[in-house]
Amino acid sequence: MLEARNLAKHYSGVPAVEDVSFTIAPGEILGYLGPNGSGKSTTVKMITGLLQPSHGQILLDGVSLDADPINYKRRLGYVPEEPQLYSFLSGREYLQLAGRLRELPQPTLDRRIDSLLELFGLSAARYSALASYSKGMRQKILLAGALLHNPDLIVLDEPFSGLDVTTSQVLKALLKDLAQAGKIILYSSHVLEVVERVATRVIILHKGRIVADGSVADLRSMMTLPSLEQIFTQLVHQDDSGRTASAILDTITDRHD
Ligand SMILES: Nc1ncnc2c1ncn2[C@@H]1O[C@H](COP(=O)(O)OP(=O)(O)OP(=O)(O)O)[C@@H](O)[C@H]1O
Repeated sequence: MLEARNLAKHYSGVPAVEDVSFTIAPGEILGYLGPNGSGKSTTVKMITGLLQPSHGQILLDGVSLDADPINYKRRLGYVPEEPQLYSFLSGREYLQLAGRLRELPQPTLDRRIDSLLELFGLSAARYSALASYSKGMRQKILLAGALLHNPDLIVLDEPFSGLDVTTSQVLKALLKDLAQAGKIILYSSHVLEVVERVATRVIILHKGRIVADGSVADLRSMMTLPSLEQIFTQLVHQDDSGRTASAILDTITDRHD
């Protein structure tokens, strides 16, 4: 069980995340949603141990991240929103590096790497430098690297970014299978349509605070709105998108009322 307890993060005194608490049980996929700047990546970075919270605690199976960061990170697989890959390494070398950092035995690592490269359709490019990979290919390598050591806690920040239709379908099915295998999954995204189909529970964040927490079905009945997109729009009081688009066009064409 992952528990985020009263998490807060302030940048130079300005709050980015305030009093965020949630738990994710094994087998659950928590969809973490919010508009730009609402604090999703800040939360994800705290959960992955990359950012120290200003307040609050993160616990995995009752043990605080601060108390045993090495064991916490051993159990974590993370797909970041902005990949920082060593562009001079080949895909295979990157996965070898990731697996060795995880201290996987070499025969296990070799077997898993060959199989994952094949399954993600990257076998032909396995010896090519990551610099030559497309955005989607880099995303697949990141996914493979995050899952290689069979982590208990999987944190994904916009994991579908750049993936083609077939790979997206595979990833959706894979997330469900991972949940069934008892993994704890936090999935941060803007793509409501996918979250709706994949997440077992959804949290909606607005200006650093949780404004909704429940299953998609609960949120639908609570809000009496048919889609997550409408619930999301209503909860975060977004401006009318058609009006904003039209105002942008007016600005660049100097069209005034
Ligand atoms: N390193 C930083 N220094 C100062 N402020 C920051 C920093 N990182 C984020 N912020 C601020 O914290 C707030 C939350 O940002 P965050 O990146 O967590 O949002 P987000 O929900 O992930 O946004 P997006 O959907 O655009 O990726 C924003 O107001 C942002 O400007």
